[in-house]
Amino acid sequence: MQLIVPEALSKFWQSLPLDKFLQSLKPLEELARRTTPKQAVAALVLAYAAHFAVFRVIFAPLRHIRGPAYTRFSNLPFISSVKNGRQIYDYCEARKKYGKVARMGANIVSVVDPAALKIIYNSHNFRKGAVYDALDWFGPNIFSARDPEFHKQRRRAVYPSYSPAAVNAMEPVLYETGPRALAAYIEQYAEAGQVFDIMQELQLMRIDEVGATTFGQKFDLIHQRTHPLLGWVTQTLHLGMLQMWFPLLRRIPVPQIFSSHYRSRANLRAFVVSTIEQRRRVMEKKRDTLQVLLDAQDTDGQKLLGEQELVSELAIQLVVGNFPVSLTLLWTINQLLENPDTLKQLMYELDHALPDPNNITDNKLVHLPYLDAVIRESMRHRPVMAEGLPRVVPKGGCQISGQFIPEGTVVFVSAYALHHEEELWHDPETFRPERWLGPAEQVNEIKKAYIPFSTGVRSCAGQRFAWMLMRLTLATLLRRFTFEAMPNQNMKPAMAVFMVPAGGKYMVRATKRA
Ligand code: HEM
Repeated sequence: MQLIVPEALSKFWQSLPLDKFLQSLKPLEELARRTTPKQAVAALVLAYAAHFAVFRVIFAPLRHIRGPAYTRFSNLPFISSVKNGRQIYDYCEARKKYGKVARMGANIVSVVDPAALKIIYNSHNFRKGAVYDALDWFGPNIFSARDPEFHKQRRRAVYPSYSPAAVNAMEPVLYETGPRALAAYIEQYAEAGQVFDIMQELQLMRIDEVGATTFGQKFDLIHQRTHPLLGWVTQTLHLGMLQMWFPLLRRIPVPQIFSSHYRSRANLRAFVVSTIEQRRRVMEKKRDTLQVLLDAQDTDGQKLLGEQELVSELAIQLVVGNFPVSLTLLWTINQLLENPDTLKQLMYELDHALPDPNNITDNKLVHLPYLDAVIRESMRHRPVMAEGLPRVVPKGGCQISGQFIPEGTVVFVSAYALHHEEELWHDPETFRPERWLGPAEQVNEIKKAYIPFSTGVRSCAGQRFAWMLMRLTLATLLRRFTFEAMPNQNMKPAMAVFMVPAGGKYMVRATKRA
């Protein structure tokens, strides 16, 4: 036996056509001899690219999901579309061409189907995607949290600041700092007959409101027009985005290159820390978010938020409830000015409900059906958080709208694409508040495809707040002024994190009402 095996092996070995094989390699040997190192490197790169492409196209887990051809190779075209602010149109086009589920990148899928909302957003199974790291400025917070347990714990501390009692308590200070101050400022434009950018005014007003209701401070941007905080927040946001795209920057900071960004982040932190310290020193308790967070305790009397957590939660308030409100107001005013009959009807309702334009409270507005329908329709037609909010498919994958989506895929339903879906909405491109005033069953049906505040376990915590702010501001402005939009403005929606007009402003003239 010992002899037979080597003998058989040797016979087998001799029977192999090795000489022929070596002969066939001669041309390659010749090629290698003539190849320069540069050519060799290029060949290697090409071979890798070919292997990569073949892998992506033939073996990619998402190969069965239809989408534009480029999506098979890379996420880069998707990133470029986001950078140019046109992704919402890409989602709509992909829906028309490829169906409810369409591939937008190598591992990115857009879904335009109300039935998918429950699956993606109703539980913590689908966690927020890596893009939220951009908002982890001073550690994770209620908005950016990806871990469900962490989110639940943070919710206990932060949600009381959005409760009906907290929102009602803040109404007087909100009204004074926000709509009333803005109306007084616009009066000066009206008296001078001066055209102004109402987008900017609404933004400044909203930051003043955040100053008063979150930090208990008077920023007074409406009059001062600027505050260093604006630059600090913008640069901190940019730094967060850089760190999201290049995670190594989180571990190895390079203050030499991004010095002003790091300085802005340090300044923002110092501002929040000193605000907390000042508040701890004064005995009087205010009714603002800072106080709610300072007082937040667990059932056993332990503080729920330490110093670092407080800083993280307070700083993010400068973005989260800020731009969405001012931009929704902007789009609502824009749609009203483009639809004079709707504006007339709303003014009629407001004039009757509010005989005294100086005495406006939310309880006089909360039951006005047309005001409600106008704001609701504005958030359908121009949902400012129009982007699909990305979630990661959990282990084992899932079935969405009849398609299997493998684990690790980033999926989302874009509010813009869903709100403009022809199969769900009658005449979706038209701004028509009346669609919200139809029979209850009809309204309940369209609500299933309505997600301006998202839906499920991570939907907007500040909805009540937002509604109150929007009602008070619209009612105050429309009771006091008539507005006229300047012609030829570029109001096409574009995405810059939020939905903004492509022209970047909205110039109007105000006239004081008698
Ligand atoms: C019209 C105004 C607003 C709109 C359209 C809006 C929309 C949204 C949306 C779509 C989300 C989900 C984000 C995601 O999943 O990535 C969200 C979350 C959130 N919003 Fe709003 N928002 C508005 C106003 C506000 C205001 C005024 C506040 C605070 C005062 C606020 C606080 C929050 C918070 C804390 C979250 C995170 C909730 C969580 O993850 O548990 N929002 N908002």
